[in-house]
Amino acid sequence: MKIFNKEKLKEVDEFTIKEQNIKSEELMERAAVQLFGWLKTQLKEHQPKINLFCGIGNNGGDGLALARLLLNDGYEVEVYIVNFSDKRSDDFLLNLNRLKENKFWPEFINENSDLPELQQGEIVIDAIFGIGLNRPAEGWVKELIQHINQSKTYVISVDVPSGLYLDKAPDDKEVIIKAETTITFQLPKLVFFLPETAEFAGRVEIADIGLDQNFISNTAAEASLIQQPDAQRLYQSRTKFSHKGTFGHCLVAGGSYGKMGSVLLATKAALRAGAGKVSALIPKCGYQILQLGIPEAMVITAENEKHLTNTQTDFVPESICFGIGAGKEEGTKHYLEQLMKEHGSPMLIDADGINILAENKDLWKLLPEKSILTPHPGELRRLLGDWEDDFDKLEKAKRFSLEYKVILVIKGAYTITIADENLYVNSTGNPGMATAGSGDTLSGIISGLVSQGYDPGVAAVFGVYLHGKAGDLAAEKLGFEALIAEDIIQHLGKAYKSLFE
Ligand SMILES: NC(=O)C1=CN([C@@H]2O[C@H](COP(=O)(O)OP(=O)(O)OC[C@H]3O[C@@H](n4cnc5c(N)ncnc54)[C@H](OP(=O)(O)O)[C@@H]3O)[C@@H](O)[C@H]2O)[C@@H](O)CC1
Ligand SMILES: [K+]
Repeated sequence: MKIFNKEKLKEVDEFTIKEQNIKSEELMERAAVQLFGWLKTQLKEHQPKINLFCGIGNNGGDGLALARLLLNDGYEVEVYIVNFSDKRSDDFLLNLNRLKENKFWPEFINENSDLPELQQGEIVIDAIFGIGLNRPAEGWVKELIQHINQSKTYVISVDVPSGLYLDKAPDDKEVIIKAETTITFQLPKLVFFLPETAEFAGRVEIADIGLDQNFISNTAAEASLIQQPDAQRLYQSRTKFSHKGTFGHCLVAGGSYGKMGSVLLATKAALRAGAGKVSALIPKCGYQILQLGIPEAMVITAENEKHLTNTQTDFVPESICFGIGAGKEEGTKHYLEQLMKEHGSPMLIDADGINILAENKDLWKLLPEKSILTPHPGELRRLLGDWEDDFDKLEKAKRFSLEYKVILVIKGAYTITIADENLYVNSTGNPGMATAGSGDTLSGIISGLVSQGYDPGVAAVFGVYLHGKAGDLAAEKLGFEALIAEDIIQHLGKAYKSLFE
């Protein structure tokens, strides 16, 4: 699903109005109908008091149209107009008049008003600012936002949590509504998925308001949200006549004394992801661990007892996963250098592989084109240096990806993959996956996909989705706390099957 920026969101609205020959108020009515339908479904027979806070632009207009639908259906509704300006939009005014025609008079609040009382168990609908926000809220509007955030109500934001910019980092986090749920119109917004701002949106619901599909399909987006239908399209089916050679040979090179479990996990994950054959290449001390831990894999040992050193293999792997649990010994660095020079095709580099690269910038030019780097935030910082905010981070990461022609998988609650200047935001995964070895399984999965012939960019996006989905399925059974990396591997098969359910 595409993620548009503010300008494109406005364009799709305008295009839809023209193409469908409708008035803008019609689009607003569709938005309100979607909001109403969602609320009614969630509330069932409950009738909590609903406090609607409406700004004076079209976001406020959405709120007023919703108020009319709720009142007509018998809900207890209080409507507050947050009267921060006299530049009211036409559709706001139209919906204000419709409310008055229904004999309902909202309460206008301004700098002289008392802050409304909000009780636990009530609902707040936040329709103060939408995508039209262009500066931080100030004075009494800021106080009102803080008052709503401090209340014990359930807060639902219309389109965007009020106060959150779509295209830049917040300058003051105290002036943003912290929603439990955000119901956004048709297209998700990037800020809902970035580490510094995701908390404001809470759970994100996407409401279809019939925006023009052709416009959406034909307009380039710099970011996409990867959900089940998108992942399904990436899947490559197998024929009856395939054999293990068809799915490639994956080499997992890593491990050091005390960190052999990581290689074991990645090796298992590569096999479960569907690699035809997997060889683990490890220092000598890991031989028995690997052979006993995963009989389906082959094991090659380096000369050294405790860390990886230059080692030749008698086969050419279709994919290489380098670096997990590897440490940063000089010999290990030389081995990475040798691999990058000799192995012309893309490699996945993770963990200490990334740390070695961060400390040896002279190696960057050796990175095979389309290699995949899978840093967690700490590793990314070591690689790129500091960043000011999430937008700055993404810019720096994009530049790095472009300059070295590599794919970056930025791990987080919503992992973002950068490939060919595009951002792919993953939608699967859960807090239970913040557990030791989770990243090793991800590297194994992606490498297993590359060995089967998936293009590295596709393997990264698809692998991240599958990894998160396997984690979600595991968490359904085990809960967050008890989930360990092995459970993610155990649920990979179900994650594949869920693509078609
Ligand atoms: N277009 C469509 O067809 C559809 C749109 N829809 C809905 O419209 C929403 C966008 O509406 P919108 O463009 O009217 O802007 P909105 O967010 O309501 O802000 C209002 C005005 O506030 C002002 N302002 C900004 N920052 C400020 C600040 N800090 N403090 C004080 N004032 C500030 C600023 O005006 P300014 O004062 O800068 O001239 C701005 O114009 C969108 O999110 C969705 O909910 C849906 O109905 C579907 C169909
Ligand atoms: K809002």
